Amino acid sequence: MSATPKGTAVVTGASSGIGAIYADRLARRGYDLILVARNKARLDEVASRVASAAGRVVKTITADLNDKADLKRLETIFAADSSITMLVNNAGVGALEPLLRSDISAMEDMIDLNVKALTRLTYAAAPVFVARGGGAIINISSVVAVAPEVLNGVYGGSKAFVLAFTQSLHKELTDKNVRIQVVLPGATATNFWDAAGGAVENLPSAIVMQSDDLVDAALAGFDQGELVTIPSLPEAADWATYERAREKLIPNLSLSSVPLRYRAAAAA
Ligand SMILES: NC(=O)C1=CN([C@@H]2O[C@H](COP(=O)(O)OP(=O)(O)OC[C@H]3O[C@@H](n4cnc5c(N)ncnc54)[C@H](OP(=O)(O)O)[C@@H]3O)[C@@H](O)[C@H]2O)C=CC1
Ligand SMILES: N[C@@H](C=O)C(=O)O
Repeated sequence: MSATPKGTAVVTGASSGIGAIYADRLARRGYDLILVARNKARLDEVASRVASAAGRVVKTITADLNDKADLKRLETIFAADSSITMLVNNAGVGALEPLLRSDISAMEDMIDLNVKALTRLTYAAAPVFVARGGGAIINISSVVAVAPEVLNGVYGGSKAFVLAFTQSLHKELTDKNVRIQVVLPGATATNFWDAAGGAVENLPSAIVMQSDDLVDAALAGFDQGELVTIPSLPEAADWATYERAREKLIPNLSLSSVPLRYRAAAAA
């Protein structure tokens, strides 16, 4: 109640897990909320709990982000509602099965949600935030973005897209007063695992974070101005080293000359 009003945050996938915790924490920080998911009953339960705990205005939009018309309906809200100052692109699904056992239609649906919907909502929010000279976009990726061997490869690929897309977005929007963050959760105790056909209880407890710890750490990273936040990673310096190595490659990734190792092989 006492927090300074900060405008409205749109949180996708807010009916459970990480998204529901974001809703709670952002409301306590002074945001009004628009919560989005498919399950109306669960969404309404989160909305009334969060609204009464934080005393903020919480609206819900029941929408399937895999449905073109629902997605379009949401996209138009960014242009129409000038109170919106934050987008948390959190809705997402995963899979545990390897390629040879996965159903291609389920993989396509996963790409549509994790990649296409996130991209379309970002395209709806970013120009509006730039035009207003402020706003924030938080994209939920996963540690599998940099460890695609760990779970299903399409899931890892979809989350690598979210990381790369957000890094590029940051470069484009950095001087436009729009805050950008990508969060890479490790295994987190949510419905994600049941929905993906597994059980979080089967994982060693030492690698599983609770969703409230995850979101609190992610928001601490946001407050510290991080672009990439990996809540589980003990040493921030390890990510900095990884990034420096990646950035060192960039000037040499496109050159006219063929390196000696390939010229020698071609001549043999
Ligand atoms: N839990 C984990 O170990 C990890 C999770 N993540 C990521 O965190 C994010 C949140 O997942 P998490 O909280 O763990 O899992 P949950 O399953 O608890 O939450 C997923 C949310 O997405 C919503 N959602 C799913 N499909 C759609 C859809 N088609 N349209 C609209 N909303 C949809 C769900 O609501 P509803 O069913 O009501 O539509 C739910 O609110 C995801 O992007 C996930 O990839 C990343 C790394 C690890
Ligand atoms: N990040 C989690 C899933 O996306 C995991 O590490 O299992």
